[in-house]
Amino acid sequence: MKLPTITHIRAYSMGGAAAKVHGQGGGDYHDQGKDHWIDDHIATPMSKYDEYKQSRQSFGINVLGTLVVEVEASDGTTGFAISTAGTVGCFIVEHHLSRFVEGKRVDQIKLIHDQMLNATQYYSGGGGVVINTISCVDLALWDLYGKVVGLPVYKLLGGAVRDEIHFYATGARPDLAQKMGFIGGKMPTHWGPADGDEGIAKDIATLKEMRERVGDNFWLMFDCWMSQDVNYATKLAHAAAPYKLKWLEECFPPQQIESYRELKKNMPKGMLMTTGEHTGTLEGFKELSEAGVDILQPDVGWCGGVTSLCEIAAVAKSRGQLVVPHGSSVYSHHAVITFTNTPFSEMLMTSPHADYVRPQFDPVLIDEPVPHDGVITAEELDKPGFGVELNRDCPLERPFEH
Ligand SMILES: C[C@H](O)[C@H](O)[C@@H](O)[C@@H](O)C(=O)O
Ligand SMILES: [Mg+2]
Repeated sequence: MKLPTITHIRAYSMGGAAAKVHGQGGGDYHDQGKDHWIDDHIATPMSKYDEYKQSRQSFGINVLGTLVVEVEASDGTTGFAISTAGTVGCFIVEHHLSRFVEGKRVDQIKLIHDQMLNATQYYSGGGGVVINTISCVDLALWDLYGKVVGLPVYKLLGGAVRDEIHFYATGARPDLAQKMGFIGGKMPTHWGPADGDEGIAKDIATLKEMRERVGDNFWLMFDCWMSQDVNYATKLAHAAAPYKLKWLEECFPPQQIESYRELKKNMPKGMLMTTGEHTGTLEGFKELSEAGVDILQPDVGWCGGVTSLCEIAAVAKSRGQLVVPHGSSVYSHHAVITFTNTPFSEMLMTSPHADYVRPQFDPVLIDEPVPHDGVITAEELDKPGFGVELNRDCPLERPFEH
């Protein structure tokens, strides 16, 4: 089969600080409107500053906005993907990464991936918006390849190892998630070290309340979004043990490997320690794996794309650990259904009160699949590429051209 070449790559942004329109959701799913659970007094590394305690948007969690990367092949087929990188990502795609993409065949994804990673090494720092941007290009290339050959990405990766994906839900209402068929509920913590033991007591009170509502067998987890220190995390873990907390997530920033290593030793037996959504390099995941992280949680839009996610899954597998990607919708579903060490996955509830299932990247992806009764089947993924189309009614801008 003679494969076409890639003739064009284009980058668009939506939302973010540079846009005129905010609260659009999309790839930067923290860019939501007012009165949304995802921006309601959630503990972060900025919570020690009173002025930034109530809202993560107040310190800029949504400044980047959505990046859309579109790639076009010589036979006219187009593929695309979205991530969190906005205008900054558009600049990197149009003025730097485009030279590694245009002119290559649609199947040369790994070659392009290696060139993008190495060419940006001098300014990427191995993570953040540069790796988000590379991830978005990688995802768009997989989408294009699938659409050219007429196969879903998961079949290009070697096929499903299970017929369906079961999900836990991340949001403010695990009790409602249980009613919607999810296998567990992950809540954000709302307090941190600056609040001392009183903060621990308040989050534990929420955990206790939810445990009483959901009964003993429904998973409950805390997501700490890099907000803690080892002492606070240790005390929170032990205070949560009587309420069967399943895991404590992302207590520290990604580079604090030693903190993770120490916390793992301090954790109550049986409680899991998880992290990874803000880690952007294979080496970073190797370090977390060796520090004893029980579940690695890369975000496929932030860790280097499907190409990197497959490598990270192998690192986890080599040590008998799980890889359960941070909620990233179809881009994650197509990969995890091919991983033997991903027994379940995350659905991030982007409905304002976490009381109904809304597509995570709504409104940017047309036909974005969502779990029904907590499940997505392999059959639902059986469409070329990632099986979604770009909603061109969204307020997309192309700030740069090359
Ligand atoms: C709920 C958390 O604070 C984040 O907003 C969420 O995106 C991420 O940490 C997650 O694990 O879903
Ligand atoms: Mg998290």
